[in-house]
Amino acid sequence: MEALMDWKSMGSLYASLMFVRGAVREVIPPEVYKAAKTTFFYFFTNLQTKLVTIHIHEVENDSDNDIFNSVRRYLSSKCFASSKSLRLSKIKNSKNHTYTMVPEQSMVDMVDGVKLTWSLHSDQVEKVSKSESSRSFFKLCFEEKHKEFVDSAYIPHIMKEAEISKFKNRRKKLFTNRSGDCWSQVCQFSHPSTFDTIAMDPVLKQEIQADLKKFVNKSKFYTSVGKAWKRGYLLYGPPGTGKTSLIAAIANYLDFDIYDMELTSVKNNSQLKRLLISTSSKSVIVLEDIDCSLDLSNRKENNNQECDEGKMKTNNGTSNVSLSGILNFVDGLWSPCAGERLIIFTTNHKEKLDPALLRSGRMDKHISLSFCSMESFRILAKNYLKVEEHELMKEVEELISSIQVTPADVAECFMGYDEDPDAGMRNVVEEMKRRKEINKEEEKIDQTKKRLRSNDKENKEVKRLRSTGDDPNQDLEKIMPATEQEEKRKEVYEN
Ligand SMILES: Nc1ncnc2c1ncn2[C@@H]1O[C@H](COP(=O)(O)OP(=O)(O)OP(=O)(O)O)[C@@H](O)[C@H]1O
Repeated sequence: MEALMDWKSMGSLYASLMFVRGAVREVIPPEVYKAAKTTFFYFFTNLQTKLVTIHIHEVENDSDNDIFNSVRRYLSSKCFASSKSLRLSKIKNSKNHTYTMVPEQSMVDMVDGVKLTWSLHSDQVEKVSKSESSRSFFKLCFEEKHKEFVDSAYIPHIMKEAEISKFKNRRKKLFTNRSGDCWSQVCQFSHPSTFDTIAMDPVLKQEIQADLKKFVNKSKFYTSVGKAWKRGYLLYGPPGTGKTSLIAAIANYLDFDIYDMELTSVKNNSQLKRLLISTSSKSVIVLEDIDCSLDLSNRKENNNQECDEGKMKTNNGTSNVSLSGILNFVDGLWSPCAGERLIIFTTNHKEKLDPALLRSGRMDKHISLSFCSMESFRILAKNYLKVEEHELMKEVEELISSIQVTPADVAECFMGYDEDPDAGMRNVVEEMKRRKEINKEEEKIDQTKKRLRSNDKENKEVKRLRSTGDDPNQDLEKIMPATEQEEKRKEVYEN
């Protein structure tokens, strides 16, 4: 009976509490109610274990708080799994949509066995130019014993993760300096070339990917040895072998922006330096066809000019950028710029470049792109025609070893045949045969020319010997083989 009474009184106490709660909710504004509820919650949980709470406000001293933005970004990748109420948005120039927490929601982040409870709140509503706006802040709650971990490991971890997520979510940009002495964004960089679509030696491909990965993960190393965090690549090979395509594949692989440097638009070394300093981190700086932009060959010859005038004219005579300006650029004298940069030079004529430019430390990796091999052909056939095996492959293999076709030539033959791969294969074989015939013709012409040149040389020699009174027959032995000597002797006496 007594127990029954106890249950009854507990029931009525609960009902009274619910009534009071309902009444309070009616009377108190919702923001105040939520704030009181949160304080109540923290008060009781703080009683059980010693908890610490960190407040991270959106605005500090009238400026944006970077840590707030990093936390928001960091939690956006976690809150989808754990929160019941979320905000969904897609910000301009970002690749993906993102979820964020809504005010008065909390979520738990477990890191290395430490429980970290996050909640989002709104500051009191402010009047900002007619419209009402509120500012948010995060509360991070954890046990006091984890204070050191939070400060030295967790917060840096959040900053790093947020940076990675920001970087992944942005769109790559393409800049050029063609319009003057500063960079202008041409467009979003969306070149479709990737390491999967590039036709080149698979071993070299892997080597480049590994080198790039190593480079971007070596921030601490570059700082510890006092070097600018940059790497230089030289891509060389005949036109149409994929130098530009490889640059695009590299930018896509690293998710870097591209700065396409037009050297002929740069007036002098100072302008070159200014342009470099204004490039952003995580970028690829490209100088295409470097041998055509500046006369960078034969430094010894040009050295005097450089010393006297401190400049070197471009081929079209409009730029005063010197070789030393270029060397400083590649050496990373502009290293006060933080962050990693990849500098890529391309040329069709490596032999024309000054050795000073090519030495390692400036051009760390020399990548040769050449004519289409069978391996490259297979990659192109797979990409353009979705063909892996074909009855004409054998014929292609024989033809490709006897002629020089570039990947661009093969790609051109495949264009438009994606729906009829057999016709695409026939087209490329016909083109290769045609080139083989042309090569044969050209070889014949070359041989004839060579013979004519040597006949001419021999006739001149015979004439010279006659004019000096020597016996041409004796000297013929020195200048031609025995069979030809006989014919020549006849010719000499007939004349
Ligand atoms: N190795 C390759 N793999 C895949 N496609 C290629 C390759 N090489 C060339 N192509 C194709 O040929 C076109 C031209 O190639 P690309 O501009 O990359 O050559 P390049 O070596 O930079 O030539 P140039 O020296 O004339 O600038 C590309 O758009 C691409 O379709």
